[in-house]
Amino acid sequence: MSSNTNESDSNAEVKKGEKVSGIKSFFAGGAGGMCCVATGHPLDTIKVRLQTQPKPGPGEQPRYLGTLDCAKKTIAKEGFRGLYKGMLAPLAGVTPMFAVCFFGNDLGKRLQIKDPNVPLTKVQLFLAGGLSGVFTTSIMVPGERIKCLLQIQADSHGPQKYKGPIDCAKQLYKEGGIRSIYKGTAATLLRDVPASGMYFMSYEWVKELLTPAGHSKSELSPARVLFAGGMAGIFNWLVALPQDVLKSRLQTAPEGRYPNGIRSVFTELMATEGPAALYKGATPVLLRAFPANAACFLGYEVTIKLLDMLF
Ligand SMILES: CC(=O)O[C@H](CC(=O)[O-])C[N+](C)(C)C
Repeated sequence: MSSNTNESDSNAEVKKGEKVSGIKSFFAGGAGGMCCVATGHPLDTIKVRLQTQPKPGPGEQPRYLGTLDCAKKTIAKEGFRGLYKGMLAPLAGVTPMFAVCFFGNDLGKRLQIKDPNVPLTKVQLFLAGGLSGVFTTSIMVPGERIKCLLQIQADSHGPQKYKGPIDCAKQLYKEGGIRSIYKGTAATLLRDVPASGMYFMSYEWVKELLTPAGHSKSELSPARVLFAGGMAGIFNWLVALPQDVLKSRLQTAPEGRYPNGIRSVFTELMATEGPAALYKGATPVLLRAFPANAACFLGYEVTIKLLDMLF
């Protein structure tokens, strides 16, 4: 399932001077991102609602008891459409973000190749993925800020402040300028640099484990690519989840609530809810991570193949 079916190592697509593969990675990454959003958004909505639900008062029940309860209540109140709330923003933001992400990973690999016949080490694969996390942050932050605000607004009682993603972006800009749109940048970097490193490194690693002796990773069946992609999603989120909780809280908090950004969120969270709160939403995150990223990597590999056939 790769562009270079007769190459056997992870560097096959990134030999120095192969400019086309960078462009192909960009477009194939975008296609992968669309597959990821379409497959994973319902569970993402549940994740954000669980992560941001208000702390119950003494003797009160939490609004949602868990993933299933949140899914049931959302469907009962808003129909299935409720699970797809705020999907336009990530589709518009995630497609270019994944394009840049896969391109950045490719670039990170190319920059480290000294000999095209020597495969990159796991650490080098991690660093290449980490570079992609730096690249994607500027695209990721506004999309995530708008998505989280829309996801929790639908969950709140009373009048809805934002009519949709564009209205939300306009209002944020009016209220706090570009700073407000980019609220959560440090938290996103803290999340995505290590998580992206893990994501791309573990994808190559699991593919390697699934490749029978004497065969090439590029010959893997779609089922194995799906499995490797799904596992990459799981590893990504095992690393990303604590920072993601802090980011979601920061990005959905009223202006001025956390004067020192992610540090203030962390201090408050530790004092009021303890370390376990850093793993809030773990069930929907991990339930989403596998299928969404399996679809993403398969979408990526299939698009690369199509592009190879076309060009
Ligand atoms: C946080 C995030 O977007 O993670 C991506 C996987 C997913 O489940 O959406 C991976 N990556 C950060 C590398 C784009």
